[in-house]
Amino acid sequence: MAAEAVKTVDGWYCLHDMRTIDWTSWKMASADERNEAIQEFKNLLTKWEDVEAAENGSHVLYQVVGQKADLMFMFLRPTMNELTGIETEFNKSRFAEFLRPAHSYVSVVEISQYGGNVSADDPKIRERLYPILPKWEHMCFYPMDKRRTGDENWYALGFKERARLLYEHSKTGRQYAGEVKQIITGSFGFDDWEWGVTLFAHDVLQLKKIVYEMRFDEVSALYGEFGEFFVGNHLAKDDIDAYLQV
Ligand code: VOV
Repeated sequence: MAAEAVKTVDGWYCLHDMRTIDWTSWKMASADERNEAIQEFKNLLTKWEDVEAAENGSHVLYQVVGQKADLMFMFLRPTMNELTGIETEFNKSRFAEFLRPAHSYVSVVEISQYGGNVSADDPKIRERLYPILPKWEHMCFYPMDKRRTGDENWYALGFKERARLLYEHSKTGRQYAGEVKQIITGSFGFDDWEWGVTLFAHDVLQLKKIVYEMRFDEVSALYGEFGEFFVGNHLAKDDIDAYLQV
């Protein structure tokens, strides 16, 4: 008999957008061109801040460590169309002329109902489905799958067993309350992996500790498959001028 799919409640749509700066062409641009590009970019950030203040979405910007990208945006919006709207507007901006695509990931904020029925009317649940993203010092993003090979097939496990495994998982997670904030987004049908995992921390070492510790949770040890990791440092709007100074 087929195992039963868990019901999920889904919130805002999510785009992770990573870009690499073409520093050579940035340096070749005139000071005026650079200033205009920066100003226009900051205006866009202000516009997105207004959306966030009205609680119609949220966003963050991080500086990626390492060569996978330079900038990592995460956008949350009520519709997929608004995500393409953001992308298109940004791509048309002057600053984007100096950026190369590095990576992107499309998903939707998700809560699965393993622990019983979850109501989108519950204010606590609403806060998780429509989160205002924390502007903590560090962020980490990676996609993941649940394994489906041989005896380790998550999708052939019964509901109760999956609920038990995730309950154990949540106990590990709760030990990091206040240290690590997680946003789990589902990406079945949207992108190449099944979930996106976004973690925020004040202390970057807590990111390593939680991911390492969870490797030993039965659910991650037996069923977790992981994609590429991106880690970054928060980039505030007020620090953009200094960052782009050449
Ligand atoms: C920061 C702490 C933390 C906490 C408290 C936490 C709790 C919980 C709860 C209560 C639940 C179940 C209900 C729901 O909310 O969906 C989940 C669910 C999930 N998690 Fe989690 N998780 C955390 C953190 C956390 C991390 C660090 C990871 C990555 C795992 C790793 O090995 O790298 C993760 C993954 C997931 C996933 C992919 C799901 C969905 C599984 C599915 O099959 O649907 N998660 N998670």
